[in-house]
Amino acid sequence: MAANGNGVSTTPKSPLARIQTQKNGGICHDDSGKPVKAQTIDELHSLQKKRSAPTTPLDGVQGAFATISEDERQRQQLQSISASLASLTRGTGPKVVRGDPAGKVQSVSHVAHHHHIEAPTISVSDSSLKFTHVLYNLSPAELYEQAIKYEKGSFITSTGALATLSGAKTGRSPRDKRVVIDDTTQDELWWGKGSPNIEMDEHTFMVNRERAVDYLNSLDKVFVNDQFLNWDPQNRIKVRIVSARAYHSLFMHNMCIRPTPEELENFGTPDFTIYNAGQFPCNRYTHYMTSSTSIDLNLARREMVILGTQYAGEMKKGLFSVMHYLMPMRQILSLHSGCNMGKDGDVALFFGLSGTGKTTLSTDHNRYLIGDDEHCWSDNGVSNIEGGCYAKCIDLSREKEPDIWNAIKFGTVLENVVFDEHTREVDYGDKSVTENTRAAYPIEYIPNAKIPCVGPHPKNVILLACDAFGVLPPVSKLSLAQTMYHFISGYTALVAGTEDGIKEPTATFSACFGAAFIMLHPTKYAAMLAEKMQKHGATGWLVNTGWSGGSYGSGNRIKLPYTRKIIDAIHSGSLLNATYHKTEVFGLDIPTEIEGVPSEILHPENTWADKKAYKETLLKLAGLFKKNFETFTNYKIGKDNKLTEEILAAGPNF
Ligand SMILES: Nc1ncnc2c1ncn2[C@@H]1O[C@H](COP(=O)(O)OP(=O)(O)O)[C@@H](O)[C@H]1O
Ligand SMILES: C=C(OP(=O)(O)O)C(=O)O
Ligand SMILES: [Ca+2]
Ligand SMILES: [Mn+2]
Repeated sequence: MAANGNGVSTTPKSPLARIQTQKNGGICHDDSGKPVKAQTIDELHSLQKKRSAPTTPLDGVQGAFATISEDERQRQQLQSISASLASLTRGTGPKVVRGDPAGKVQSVSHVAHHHHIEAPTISVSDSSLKFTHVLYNLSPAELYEQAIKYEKGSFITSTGALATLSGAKTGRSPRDKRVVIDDTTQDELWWGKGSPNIEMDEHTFMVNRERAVDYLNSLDKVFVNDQFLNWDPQNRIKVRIVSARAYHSLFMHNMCIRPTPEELENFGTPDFTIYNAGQFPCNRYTHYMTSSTSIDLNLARREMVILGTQYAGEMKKGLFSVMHYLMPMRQILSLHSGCNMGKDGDVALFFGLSGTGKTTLSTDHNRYLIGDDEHCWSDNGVSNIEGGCYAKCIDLSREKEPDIWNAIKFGTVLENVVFDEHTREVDYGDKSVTENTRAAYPIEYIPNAKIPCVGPHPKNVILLACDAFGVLPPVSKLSLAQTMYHFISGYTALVAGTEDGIKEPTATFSACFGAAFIMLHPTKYAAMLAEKMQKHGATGWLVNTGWSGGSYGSGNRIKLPYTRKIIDAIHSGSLLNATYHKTEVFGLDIPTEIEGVPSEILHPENTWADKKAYKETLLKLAGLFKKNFETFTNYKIGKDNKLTEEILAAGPNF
């Protein structure tokens, strides 16, 4: 027996003497209770996880409503996934099995092998011999584990968000978007100059589809998300996203509407499927392909294929394009806008191109958030298409945007941000990876989100423009014709590169504030907006969230607190009754006073030291507006010619 330094030997009864932590030898609250039940480490691990509760109570299910067993339902679900992943040249779907390949393979009854045709011998390939493991609607915690284990560049930040890298692409690739042209879409969609729809034929789509599906089937595992779009229950769309990365699965989990377990049981066949094989490039020898990236939309097949880009926003905005087709077919207007609602039920829409403030201004601590980016306006009011928000994080601060700041926690995907290697604290000012850093979080992470995300007809329609020329007023009240003119123009001007010295701002015109996503001619959406605004008495506003006191380089961006005061005055109705005067050239009605905003900034001319430069810049911008609008002069908007004429006259005059 070993002796201690004092030569006192331990008692022979137990191998080591019990250490007394209390002098009086009273009850010691240590783990002297029952030991764990497990005999081995494996057994201990098996105790750690218990099975998820079934959604349908198992007792009494044999009654009238019990249609199929749990096993049968899971078999059908896997068969549906196998059908989604079917190779169309070899005529079979892969053998799919639920669960992580690293874990235990679940029972054979969960294996599905979908046959479209009786397997001819030529269809045999190695991929038909293997299993594809399906990670189906995993929870955020499971997706974190998958990302951290298997995807380089995945880390947990100090606030619990999942930091990820989107790879070479850190933004969308609109020039690589293709839409299948067929007998129907040829007539229905907007093609040609200015249109985002670059054609591809059905055959080429199938080539890319097969490429994506073969890539996905070559993997050990794929992620499948079955979710919904649109909070309007009558116009809900079922979407399936098949992807190779936990990052993509978590992103869509956050961005689409999350089904309840009951809704998932009855999900059935999806209305639309995305095949995201973003890690794998497209083949440039393929007809219509001009780069190694391709985002292909086939409306007839209700499918989208992604090759050669891992930027997650591509999926969200791809589905938005689909909604821009499906919803107008049902007389519902799809909108690239944020949306919120006051305590009294007044709804506001915030239109604007990327970076103009839709997310920032719709996330308002004093109002209910309906959504930050994609909405529908039907005869019943507005509904959010999504179940999450996608905020820009560059220069994010707790003081200026507390609600977004606080939403960056466990479950949130943080794309392309830079953080301290030890503390994992994010440096939101760091643009080393990209300026387009983003956070994707479920909408309920915003404390005053309105769930379900629907609201009555809008009272205010706010058009946001980030005017880096600094000549548009901070706010103007618009007539209906002016609202349509600016809606069709879809103006913003940002400054491209901020690093290498002062650069000229470049004007961007993007019809309906979302030309990259619309499928029909812009005037179709504009006519619907005019009709709805007229019918429900909504007021249009133009808000410049860009420069004041000079163009980029000499002036400054309008302070966010001032823009918030302007927006407050729109919501409260006080701005409607203000005193107005008309500006020259653009003919905009601008208020003389707004509470909390210095009056001198309300007319941009006052803020420019060089009045001549102001006038020149104003005329320059007006010229760009005029030139851009030429494309639309031959189109009729709405049922009567009167509105069309008014709209044409509502632009700048000089
Ligand atoms: N006056 C302002 N109004 C709105 N946003 C501003 C203003 N000044 C600076 N910003 C910044 O501009 C960005 C607007 O981006 P975001 O709201 O994500 O745009 P969108 O949702 O339209 O793409 C945010 O980073 C915000 O902090
Ligand atoms: C996600 C996007 O939307 P927004 O910048 O309008 O928020 C995008 O344009 O890629
Ligand atoms: Ca049930
Ligand atoms: Mn946004």
